[in-house]
Amino acid sequence: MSEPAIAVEQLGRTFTDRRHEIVALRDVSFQVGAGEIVGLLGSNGAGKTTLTKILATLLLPTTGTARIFGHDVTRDLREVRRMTGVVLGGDRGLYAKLGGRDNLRFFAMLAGVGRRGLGAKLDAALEQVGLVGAADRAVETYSKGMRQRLHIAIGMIAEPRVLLLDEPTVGLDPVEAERLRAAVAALRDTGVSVLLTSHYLLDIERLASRVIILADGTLAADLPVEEFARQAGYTATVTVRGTGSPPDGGAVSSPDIAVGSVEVTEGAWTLQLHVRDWSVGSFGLLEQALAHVSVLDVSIEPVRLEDVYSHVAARLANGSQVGGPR
Ligand SMILES: Nc1ncnc2c1ncn2[C@@H]1O[C@H](COP(=O)(O)OP(=O)(O)OP(=O)(O)O)[C@@H](O)[C@H]1O
Repeated sequence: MSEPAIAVEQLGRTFTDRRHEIVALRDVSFQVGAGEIVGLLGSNGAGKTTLTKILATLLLPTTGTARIFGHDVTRDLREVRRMTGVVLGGDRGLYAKLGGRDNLRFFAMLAGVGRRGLGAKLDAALEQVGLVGAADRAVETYSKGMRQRLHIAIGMIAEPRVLLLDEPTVGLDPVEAERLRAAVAALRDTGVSVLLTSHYLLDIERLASRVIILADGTLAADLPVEEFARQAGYTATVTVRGTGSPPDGGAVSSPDIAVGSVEVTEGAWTLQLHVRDWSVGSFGLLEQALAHVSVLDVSIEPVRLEDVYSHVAARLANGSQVGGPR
């Protein structure tokens, strides 16, 4: 089997803050395959940044090991840094008066990218993140999203095989966020592996094939995205609105359908149903329950990862297991 892009084994990190010990990571083990995008989720303080910094060689682990394509992050710094691009959140470090291309050239040279063929590499990176048209404009005229895409180009200019991306779409409007996701997807398509930390589940939904969840520094789950999506216990929400008397929600209840809520206000009602699985039986029950009421409209919305994460976070807070680590 080929070497995993990221291999983390029983990784731990403890901080000592005055006389208190803070365990930021405890016994964390997982792998990311070559060309895979894995989403890293967890509430504030769960240990995501600590993990990312250890992988980026910016922080030492207290216990355990982490390897990038077989290279140890504490011993093989040069190889790990050559193979790993890091884009930490926030808009910092760009030279506002310089153009995007000049910023990129500067960081490329800092990263040790040779002068030979540099122009073509800059062009390719700018093209990949959709900044060719703005390459010679001062960065101070860039939107937040353009700056964030420039950060990604900087993270990629030394052609790393692994990219650590922390909150890439934070603060971006939906159009810019979508452009940024497209840039990350394009990188994945060239075989780059990505560990993507995001509080925006849309990023995870669009890009990742697997999800890792940290809770209080431990690995609480390591699941394919589809399995993560099933953790809410339902696959879609059906909302039915009508007038007059509401339907009998209980009549629709079945192993496949659960009643989320029934609200009645001034002669109108809204029934929300959570559908675990669509079957002929569930359609039949719905039809029967709605046959004798006046329906205005019906909408079906697939479950959003945001809703799933709320369920998962609540279960983790209760100490329950969520799809075990692999
Ligand atoms: N330099 C430090 N000194 C002391 N404690 C720290 C230090 N860095 C992190 N911690 C603690 O380690 C724990 C994990 O922090 P970390 O920043 O990794 O979490 P996170 O999941 O990235 O959170 P967020 O989503 O808020 O960025 C927290 O309790 C934090 O307070």
